Amino acid sequence: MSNGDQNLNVIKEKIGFIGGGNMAKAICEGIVKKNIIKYSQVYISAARNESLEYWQKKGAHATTINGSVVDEADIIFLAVKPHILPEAIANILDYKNEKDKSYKSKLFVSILAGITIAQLERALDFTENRIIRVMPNTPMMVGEGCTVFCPGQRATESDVNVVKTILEVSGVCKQVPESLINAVGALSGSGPAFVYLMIEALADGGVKQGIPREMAVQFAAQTVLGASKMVLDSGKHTGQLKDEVCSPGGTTITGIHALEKAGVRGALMDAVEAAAKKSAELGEKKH
Ligand SMILES: NC(=O)C1=CN([C@@H]2O[C@H](COP(=O)(O)OP(=O)(O)OC[C@H]3O[C@@H](n4cnc5c(N)ncnc54)[C@H](O)[C@@H]3O)[C@@H](O)[C@H]2O)C=CC1
Ligand SMILES: O=C(O)[C@@H]1CCC=N1
Repeated sequence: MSNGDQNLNVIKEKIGFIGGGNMAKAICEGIVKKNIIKYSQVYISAARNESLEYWQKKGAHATTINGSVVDEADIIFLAVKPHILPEAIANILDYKNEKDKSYKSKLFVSILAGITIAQLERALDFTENRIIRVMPNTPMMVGEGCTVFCPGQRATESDVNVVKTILEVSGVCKQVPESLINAVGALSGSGPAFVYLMIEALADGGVKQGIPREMAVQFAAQTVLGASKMVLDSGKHTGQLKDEVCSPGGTTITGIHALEKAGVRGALMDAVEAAAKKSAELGEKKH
């Protein structure tokens, strides 16, 4: 029996997404591939009809009306850009008041960088404030995500369990204190982009040495994949693994010297620090 068959129908709830962009697609694709939900259980809203075509083709329910997603779904992921949150909530409230709806029973899951649980509770004060703050990453799309979550005070144990089930089928998933979410967002939320840049640069290096582009990209990506697996599976310190590749007087230590002279370690630390700082700044803006 495949893993997919084992997971069949685990989630009975209807899942909503306010915002149907890159991260919503990654979360959904990941969980549908693992058979824990079907696209027919998914309700999406986005700003423009053009953004909805992707979802309609997949068999999800797609609309430009945020309130109708909250109406239909049991668990609603907030998946717009952080600065759009006030507008997205205003759209929900317009619909709620016009249709005389109560959204008390709904669970909200925010993936917005920087926006704190306290800010979300203020924005969602028309609900019971069952909120879980999550920081996912796009490799969830291929089952290799790295996600953290932090439940708000009003989230129940069953809320946490269902959200954990949704997130952990698509990779690593851990609960962390909210104080760590900006830092984790900088490392694993933004991190895929940092790694793509490194893969591209490694491939460029290969191309410069005469390797055809397609082969260079494949080899660079496979090398990063293999090295990651070595770190995760061997339990060895990264320094030891590096030493095992560096023959005395050999090619690798010569390359490492070039990287150290260029300050690659410091540059990567700076990148994580800058992203974490930016995340905190996003939360400091008025919401
Ligand atoms: N892309 C990533 O790797 C990650 C993103 N995030 C967070 O996920 C959130 C979404 O990011 P992306 O998916 O990359 O953005 P995106 O730009 O790809 O998607 C945003 C979506 O929001 C929709 N939208 C815009 N205004 C709207 C409104 N008023 N009502 C409803 N929908 C509206 C757009 O039509 C689009 O479908 C952000 O808050 C970001 O901080 C978190 C972790 C990783
Ligand atoms: O760039 C951003 O702001 C979002 C949050 C983490 C990854 N992408």
